This record gives sequence, C-alpha cells and structure tokens, in this order.
Amino acid sequence: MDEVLKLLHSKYGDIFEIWFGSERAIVLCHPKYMVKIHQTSTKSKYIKRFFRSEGKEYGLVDSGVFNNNDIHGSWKFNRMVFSNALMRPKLDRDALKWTIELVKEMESCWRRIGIIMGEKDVNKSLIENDEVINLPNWMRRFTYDMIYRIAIGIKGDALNSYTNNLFGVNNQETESNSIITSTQTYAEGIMYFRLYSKYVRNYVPYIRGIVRRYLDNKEYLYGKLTEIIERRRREINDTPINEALRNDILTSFIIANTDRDTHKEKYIEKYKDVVMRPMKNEEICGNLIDAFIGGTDTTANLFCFIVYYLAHHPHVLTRLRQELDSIFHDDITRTITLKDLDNLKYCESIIKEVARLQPVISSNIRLNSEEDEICGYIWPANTVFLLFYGGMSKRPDAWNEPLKLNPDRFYNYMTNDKVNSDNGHEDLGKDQNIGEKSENGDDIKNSFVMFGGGLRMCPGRKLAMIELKCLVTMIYRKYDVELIDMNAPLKTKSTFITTCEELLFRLKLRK
Ligand code: HEM
Repeated sequence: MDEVLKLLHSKYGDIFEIWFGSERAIVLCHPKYMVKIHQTSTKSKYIKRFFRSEGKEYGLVDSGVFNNNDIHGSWKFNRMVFSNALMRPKLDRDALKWTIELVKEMESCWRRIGIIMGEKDVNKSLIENDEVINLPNWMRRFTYDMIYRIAIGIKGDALNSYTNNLFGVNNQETESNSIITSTQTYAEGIMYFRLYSKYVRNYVPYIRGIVRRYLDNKEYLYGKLTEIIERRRREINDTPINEALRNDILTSFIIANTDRDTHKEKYIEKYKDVVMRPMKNEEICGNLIDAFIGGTDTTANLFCFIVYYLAHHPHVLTRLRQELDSIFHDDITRTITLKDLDNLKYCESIIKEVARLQPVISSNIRLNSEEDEICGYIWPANTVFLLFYGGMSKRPDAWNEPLKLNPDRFYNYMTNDKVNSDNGHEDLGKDQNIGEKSENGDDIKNSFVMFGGGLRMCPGRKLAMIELKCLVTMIYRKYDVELIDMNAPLKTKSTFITTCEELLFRLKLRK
C-alpha cells in the first residue's frame, strides 16, 4: 500500500483519486489539507472513519472506538471513557513499572536461549534458528504481555510460554494467551466484513464458511472477556470504598461514571454533550479489543525500526548513549523513573525521527459528514479521503534533507525554548503534527503525523511513548545490539500498518 501510494504521489501530485472496486477515495498528500481534517473541534466534519457501515454483528459499526462509525453516539461515549482511562497520570507510573518488569522478563528469556552473547548456557540449535533470533517475534509478544497487563491488570504470558515452548516444555494454555490468539484471529477477520457485502458474507459458499468461523471466534472472545469483566466487577464491589483500586483500564471502564469514579464531576463538566452512564459489558469488550489491537503491532514494529536505524547510524547511537550516560551514569540497572523519561529528550527525538522516516501507520481514512471544500473543490458528504501521512513526512518543502535520519530536527525544538516561541510551534515536543521548515507556517503544519490528529488522534500515544522510551533505555544503556546481516535492507510489509518482517539480532553486554 505504502509503495503504491508513493508511486502515485510522485506521478499525480498532492491530490488524486483511486478506486477500491466501486468505492472512490481521494488521496491527500499535502499537509495543508490536513488542517481541516485534523481540527480538534467537536464541530469537525471529519470524524467518520469508514465509508461502509458493514459488520455490525462483528462489532464494527457502533462498538469500541477504532471501527466505530456512530460518531455522535457510541463512539463519543466510548472514546471519552477510553481516553480518560489511558491518559490518566496514575496509569503512567504503572505503565512504566510494568514495562521495566517485562523488559527484565524478556532479558531472562534471551539469556536462557543465548541471544545475549557471552552467557554460559548458549543453546546453539536455538540461536541458529532465524525464527528465534528474529526481533519482531519477540516484540510482538512483549507488546501482547504489556497491553494485557495495561488492559486487564494481570500479567500476560506470551513471552514466557514462547520461551518454554522452544525448550520443549508444554505450557498449559493460559487465559491471556487464548485471549490474545483469539484477538489476532478477530483482527484478521475484520477485512471480510469491510470488503464483502452482507449478501456475499451470508450466501457465497466459501466466504460464508470463513465468515462463520470468524463469528464463532468473536463469540468466544466476547464470552471470555465477559467472564473477566464480571470477575473484576465482583472484586471491585468487594473492595471498601475508601480503598484504592488497581489502575488497569478495565477497572477504569467499569467504574467510569459510577460513585467509585473520582473524576466523575470533572468529566460531566468537560463532556457536556455526552450522556454520562456506566458502561455495559459488551461495550467494555469492544474497547478492550481495540486496546489489544491498537497497542501491539504499532509499538512492536516501531521498536524494530528504531533498532534497525540505530544499527546503521552509529553517530546517532553515540549521542543516545551520551544522553543515557548523563542520566544514569555507570548504573546500568538503576530503576527508570518518570522524571528520567521526561529528561530523555534525544531518545524521544530518535523515536519521532524513525517514525517520520518509517511510519507504522502511513495512511489513514476520514470521511466528511457534510459537504465541504478541500483544495478548492467542493466535496459531497461522505467523500472518502485517504490521508497519505507517509508522503507528508518526507516532503522536501517541509523538511531539510527529508530522507536523512536526523533526530536533531526534533531535539532542537524540544530543548530550545526560544526556537519554540519564535516559530509558534511550542508543542512539537508533545506529539504535535508539525514540520521542520516552520517559516512556511500552516502549509507544513501536520507534516509529521505519528499518531493521527483531531478528535480521533491515537488515545494510546502516551502509553506508546512510555513503552518505547523505556525499552530503548533498558536495551541500549546495557547492551550492544548486533544485527546478523548488516547488509540486509529493512524488510517490511505494508497493509493498513507497516510491519517489520525480519530483523535478525543478538545482544552483547556493552563494553
Ligand atoms: C507507536 C505506537 C502507536 C502508533 C504509531 C499509533 C498510531 C495511531 C494512529 C495514526 C491512529 C489513527 C488516529 C487518527 O485517525 O487520527 C491511531 C488510533 C488509535 N490507536 Fe494508536 N498508535 C500507537 C499505539 C497505540 C496504543 C499503545 C494503543 C492502545 C493502548 C492505541 C490505540 C488506538 C486506538 C483505540 C485508536 C482509535 C482511536 C479512534 O478511532 O478514536 N494505539 N493510532
């Protein structure tokens, strides 16, 4: 998808149309067109994401947040509860603590196998197996375990059971693993409900069989999640009102708009147009599934891209190490604090710069709910706009030497207040959508779109940054990461998201 859009962009310019079967999409490649689309006002005409409201029975029309098209009803309500659950400062502390624990767990798995060189018990047959030393395989499991804990509050088991399997230990199927596997199957099924009409899904023989299996899996997944929700509801009921509850997002979903919700009054004030009521089990299921899907492949693949770019840019790695050493000195095992994360400005710049060059989500879809003008044309309501972020983030009119990895373009903004106030782009350090050549003003605003924009901007952005900064710190302050084939190009596959297909690696204790 990414490559096709790149090609069409160079051939047809900043605006052109493409057809998906009988559906037309207008592709927008210039950041100036994003100004309207990424507007944060509730009056925005560009909140809708999908052109067809197919797949209600699969939870795709009015449940969860990502696939939800009911923008004035269930999306607004779910999104409010979702954002509040994920953006609470209290969650940051736990997210950091859990990331640290999980990196340690992953290190111990790597040690057992011999991925960390110099360890005694190297298992030769395992480290010669490309599957085992393929970083994306580990990162996917890392983010499964992480999001499971963030979502449900209970440690996931994907890393450990994968490692045990490699050693021939038969694991009992854990609840977390069966939920994650079922969520993956659920995610794979989405395209059948998006692509095929109700008639095809119900009557075309081969497709009907596949769709039935996906629906059975959905029933299983909702059933399992409902058991967990009910269990947690009972635990909450049994906890005295003056006792603090866990900070996982399931707890936040359950207590939202109830007497246990300490922020209730604030939300009533802030979201005046949303009916405040507790969430039903089915709504919570939809939101949990979105957290599982949104919070795994994105962060996992971006981390792999960071590792690839750092291996090929030693001067950037040296600067990163200088920053890490200035914060942690010789203590490569000191527990990382939230304050440390705030101080890791160069580390954050690397994450952003890699996301600019190699975005995991390089395009997005929005529809206008009313007739509107974009690029001098009047578009009827429900025109599909495909926003090609991956093209915008490499425009020569927005960035100096756009194809070069240069974290300084973000670092200088974050560390130099004068630059910030002079160009009016104070927020660059805070996931804003802004380009480098700011003298062009609005034209290049929105040329860096890591987390989308407007009211649908990614609600997991703070969590993703905590995870990524913590991972980069814990790996690079302690280890040298060696790629098995330094000449291999970055192997990616691009559908809705761009994944890292192969990155063979090993670690050595840092000299
Ligand atoms: C590096 C990591 C991540 C990247 C690059 C990323 C990127 C994005 C982007 C580009 C969007 C579309 C926003 C828009 O339409 O304007 C999005 C939406 C979303 N993301 Fe993320 N994301 C990341 C991590 C996460 C995490 C950790 C979670 C959950 C825990 C999450 C949950 C979601 C959800 C639920 C939506 C849909 C929001 C809505 O439609 O209202 N994401 N993300």
